[in-house]
Amino acid sequence: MKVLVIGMGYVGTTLSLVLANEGHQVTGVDIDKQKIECLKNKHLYFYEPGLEQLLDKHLDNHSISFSTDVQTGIRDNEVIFVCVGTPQSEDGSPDLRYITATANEIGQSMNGYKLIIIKSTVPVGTNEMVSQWVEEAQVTPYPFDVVSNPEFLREGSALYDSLHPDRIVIGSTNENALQLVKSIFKDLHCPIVETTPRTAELIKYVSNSFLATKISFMNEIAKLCDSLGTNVNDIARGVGLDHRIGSHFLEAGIGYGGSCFPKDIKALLKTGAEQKVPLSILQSVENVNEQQYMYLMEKMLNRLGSLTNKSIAVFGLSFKPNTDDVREAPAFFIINYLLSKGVKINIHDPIVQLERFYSGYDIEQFDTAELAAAGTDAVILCTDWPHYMGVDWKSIQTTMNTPNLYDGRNMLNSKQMTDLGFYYEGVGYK
Ligand SMILES: NC(=O)C1=CN([C@@H]2O[C@H](COP(=O)(O)OP(=O)(O)OC[C@H]3O[C@@H](n4cnc5c(N)ncnc54)[C@H](O)[C@@H]3O)[C@@H](O)[C@H]2O)C=CC1
Ligand SMILES: O=C(O)[C@H]1O[C@H](OP(=O)(O)OP(=O)(O)OC[C@H]2O[C@@H](n3ccc(=O)[nH]c3=O)[C@H](O)[C@@H]2O)[C@H](O)[C@@H](O)[C@@H]1O
Repeated sequence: MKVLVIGMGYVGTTLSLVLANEGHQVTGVDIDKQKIECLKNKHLYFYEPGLEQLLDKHLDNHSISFSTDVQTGIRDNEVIFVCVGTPQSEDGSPDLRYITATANEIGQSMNGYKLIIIKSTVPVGTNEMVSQWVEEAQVTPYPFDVVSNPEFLREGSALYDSLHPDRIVIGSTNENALQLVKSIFKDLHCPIVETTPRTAELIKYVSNSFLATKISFMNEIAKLCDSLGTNVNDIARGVGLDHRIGSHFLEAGIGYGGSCFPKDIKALLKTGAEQKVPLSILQSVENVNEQQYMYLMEKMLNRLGSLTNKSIAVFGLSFKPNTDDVREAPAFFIINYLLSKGVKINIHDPIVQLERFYSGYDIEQFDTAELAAAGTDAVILCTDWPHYMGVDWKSIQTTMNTPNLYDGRNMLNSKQMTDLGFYYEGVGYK
């Protein structure tokens, strides 16, 4: 099938490559010339395991092409996936300007029936608004359908998640449109939830909110563990083996970041407020998360006394491993806090380059974790990159000024680290 994907971000690029891999003829469009140039030249402009190989393969076999010409893309394709961004606006609600612009563009450029599939995460009722916007922009009243098909992939495992989804959610008011969307994904074997667009839209927000709830709940329990002298990692294992609970998203630490959890939780809270339905659990989830990095900072302050003239190494910048995405990454909240206290900061990340973010501050990036830690008073591990399991902790311990290790992801073996001579603290884990 011929398919157009609008928006070549993390979601749109991944979807385009997966659809090409499933045998569809895909055109990916974006208004960002630089991104399109990169993709045309077989360069994935963001870090995501496995995608560059697919890009190479499908450009070579001509099953995918990229363009900035959105209008021609719309005219040439009956099936259109919308994957544009829906960032947070100042009042916490999603900024729908890119969705509106896309709907206008589709309305103005369409030359026959179009199936418009909304992948972007949008508040309840947006699919209905898209129908209205398309209709208002139409020059000739061609028929079209708008179907909600939210995306559930995670960054860092986007390809795997797209090829092995737990479910596909399709919200449609039209049976033919529903069947057409199902046929596009026929080779992905998983349950399909057929529902209304409004319900599909809400499923997306509730999924992210529930996952975030698990994390914040465990982050609160981690504090209790510190107070009781128990181990939150063991608690997570003991609790998670009950499959009514499930073992995923029980990892305590410095809190969740990323482009989606923080913004989607805010968006659902906003929806609750608009509907006058207080979402008090979700509000607590957000409150816990916003304070979580400071919990580790307070532990460090208790030990170091003052941060004046201290030098601290921060390991990991991205909001999670296997991605270079730093949107809402807890590492940056920590860095900003340390900078406000006048700390000299040494950075290491296996992928992310700091030059993109700071200049004029006492902050320096090093090529290895070992170099970054030398001479510092503490190391703070902010991202659980597997890389940090393999660094030379023994040598790091000997070259630090004072070997204090704060593991914001509870990923290292506390006994091994203590045996090496570190003062080690995690979150609910020592
Ligand atoms: N990043 C993720 O892991 C996931 C994101 N989502 C949702 O998917 C949506 C997209 O997210 P990302 O891919 O991360 O966003 P992104 O910000 O990486 O990419 C969005 C792209 O859309 C392009 N764009 C904006 N307006 C356009 C227009 N009028 N025509 C053509 N292109 C246009 C932008 O230039 C940008 O390249 C959001 O609603 C997000 O909440 C859902 C699941 C996972
Ligand atoms: O809507 C989205 O954009 C996506 O948001 C999340 O995916 P993502 O943000 O890429 O990454 P996650 O693996 O969910 O991690 C989010 C944050 O939670 C943190 N986390 C995760 C799990 C855990 O147990 N503890 C924990 O602190 C991670 O370190 C990270 O900062 C969801 O997992 C996806 O299903 C969803 O599609």
